[in-house]
Amino acid sequence: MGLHISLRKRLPHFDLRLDLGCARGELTAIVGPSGAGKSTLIRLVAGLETPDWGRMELGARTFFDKAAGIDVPTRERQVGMVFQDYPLFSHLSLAKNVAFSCADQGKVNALLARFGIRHLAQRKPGTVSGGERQRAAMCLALARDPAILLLDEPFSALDALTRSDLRGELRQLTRQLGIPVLLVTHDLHEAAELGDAIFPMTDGRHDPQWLSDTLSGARRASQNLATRVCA
Ligand SMILES: Nc1ncnc2c1ncn2[C@@H]1O[C@H](COP(=O)(O)OP(=O)(O)OP(=O)(O)O)[C@@H](O)[C@H]1O
Repeated sequence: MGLHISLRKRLPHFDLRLDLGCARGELTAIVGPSGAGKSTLIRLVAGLETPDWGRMELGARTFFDKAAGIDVPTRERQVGMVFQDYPLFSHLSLAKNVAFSCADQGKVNALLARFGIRHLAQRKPGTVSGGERQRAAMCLALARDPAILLLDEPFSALDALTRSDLRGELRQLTRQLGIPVLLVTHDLHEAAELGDAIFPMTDGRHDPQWLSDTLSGARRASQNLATRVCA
């Protein structure tokens, strides 16, 4: 009873044609080259763009059904979204930013604690690090009790240590929340570490061959590098 998507959308350079499922409590990592349509897929699921044809269902709920004329607006889809450099309100503290999507102060504090930024609750976004801002963005997305979590390169601007911490947190959260999570990432290590399933795509289509080619290219490059390491 997870997420099921079957959709088509005409884009300037190709048609997006995707069939994708993601079970509750699982994370599907969407990988592929630049311009493959990964962010467009996320925007379609969020309701920020409209497919030309298809259906999107989450359990018994239908978000979108072209044939039946159903197109549930974004605010009613219960999506939690985090993308790179998520915009927080600069004049509000981190706690007030999170409270914007949840009136329950106890829950806001628990989320801030979970993501290790409880001590920064009263600080404004401009006075904390990029990693701390992304943690606040995750709290904001989760405070809404989302039915699905959509993450578009949420960690890509962060240093390796912060990325690794946040990945660990996300892995635990996905299991605990029991909701489907779609994660767009350029980082195949991240996809391998977090993905219960990997969904490679190129030019708007599912393309497992791209992943095999990329992995064998990377193997060749690392062998090539190994032969040239100074003694
Ligand atoms: N606002 C737009 N106007 C016109 N074309 C767009 C727009 N946004 C995306 N596209 C085109 O749609 C296609 C898919 O773009 P999309 O951003 O979904 O790819 P992506 O896989 O997320 O790329 P990246 O990894 O670089 O973020 C690309 O060919 C892109 O040029």
